[in-house]
Amino acid sequence: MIQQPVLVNLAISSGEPAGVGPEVSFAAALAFLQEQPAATITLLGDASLFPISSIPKGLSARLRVEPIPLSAPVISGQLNPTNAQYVLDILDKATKGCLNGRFDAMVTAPIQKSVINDGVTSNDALFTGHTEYLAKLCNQDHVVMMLCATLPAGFLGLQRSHALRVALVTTHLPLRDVASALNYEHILETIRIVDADLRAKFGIARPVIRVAGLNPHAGESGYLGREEIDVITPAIEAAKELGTEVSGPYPGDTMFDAGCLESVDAFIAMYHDQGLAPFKFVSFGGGVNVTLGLPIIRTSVDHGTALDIAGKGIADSGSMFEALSLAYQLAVNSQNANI
Ligand SMILES: NC(=O)c1ccc[n+]([C@@H]2O[C@H](COP(=O)([O-])OP(=O)(O)OC[C@H]3O[C@@H](n4cnc5c(N)ncnc54)[C@H](O)[C@@H]3O)[C@@H](O)[C@H]2O)c1
Ligand SMILES: N[C@H](C(=O)O)[C@H](O)COP(=O)(O)O
Repeated sequence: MIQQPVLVNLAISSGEPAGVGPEVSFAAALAFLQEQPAATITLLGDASLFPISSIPKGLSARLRVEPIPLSAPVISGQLNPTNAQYVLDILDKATKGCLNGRFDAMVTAPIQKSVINDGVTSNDALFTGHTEYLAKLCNQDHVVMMLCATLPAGFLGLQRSHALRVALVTTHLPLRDVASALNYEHILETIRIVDADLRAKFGIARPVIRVAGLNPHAGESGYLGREEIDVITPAIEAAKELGTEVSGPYPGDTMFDAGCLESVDAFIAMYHDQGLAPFKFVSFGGGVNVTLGLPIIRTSVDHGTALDIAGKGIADSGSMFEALSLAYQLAVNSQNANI
């Protein structure tokens, strides 16, 4: 029997209105819907930010702008804290729509964390990013940020195209706080979530995972730091006992070994730039950020608000296109798993 393609309803939160979010969202939505007939997109944001009249007739039934009003007019490239709550309102609506089944997945355009902290004063919790905010909205204690890209055949000697995935133990916190945020339970839970979601959501039967150390040369047997001995190795060993194919801790400077790329499904880094600097160096503009451990599907672009080029019509919408594609694929996988 031929399986009918499932219809997937995606929501895009268009992000910081003064950044490139609205333009890459609109451009990528049009391109994606042209390629994928079994999808609809609801674009959340102020209607003035999108050239709605340019939507081709053939796509108008599948691309809908759901207006959420700005608090103040927007000048491209200029942040305005008055619109901070607007950005959160969009995220709240997209998340709620995913939780109640109206949307199958949400795809987020970039936000400027600083202006949300500048503008939203009623909530005294620091706003550090989508990942942490969505965890709170979805009542999850632990979620994992993972960035994914497809490296093409021939790149770095790859025989065939291969997925590069980099997950993080800690996300948005000052570097000086990283070491004290690392503990056995947190590292073990990160490995567990990466393993579980790669199996359940990405369809990888037995994920192979590499874990970095924290210190130079993975601590040099304790002479350059003890986190590897005290918490990272014990967590890796415990994960192995739970059936995960995981190894490490590897020195951060050599964990991303081109020779092992084809045999590794995910690399786990201890902190943001340890993992994302090598990731973005090889894939910036085509990567996707996905939050693991959430009860909903959420993907995002790999770039920021790019205030320097916002509104000039030169922003690359490739990462948003890839984020839509991955959200679609994860939603299809989830629908198939529930049949
Ligand atoms: N998903 C997200 O919400 C997300 C992701 C990363 C950064 N950010 C936020 O974005 C803000 C700015 O961050 P940043 O300056 O470190 O990084 P950035 O990605 O905004 O900019 C880095 C450089 O890349 C260029 N660039 C970025 N996106 C581009 C695109 N689509 N097309 C062409 N060029 C592009 C910019 O012009 C700039 O030169 C920060 O507040 C950061 O927290 C948000
Ligand atoms: N750490 C992400 C990156 O560098 O691409 C970015 O800040 C977005 O994070 P959230 O998805 O948590 O907003």
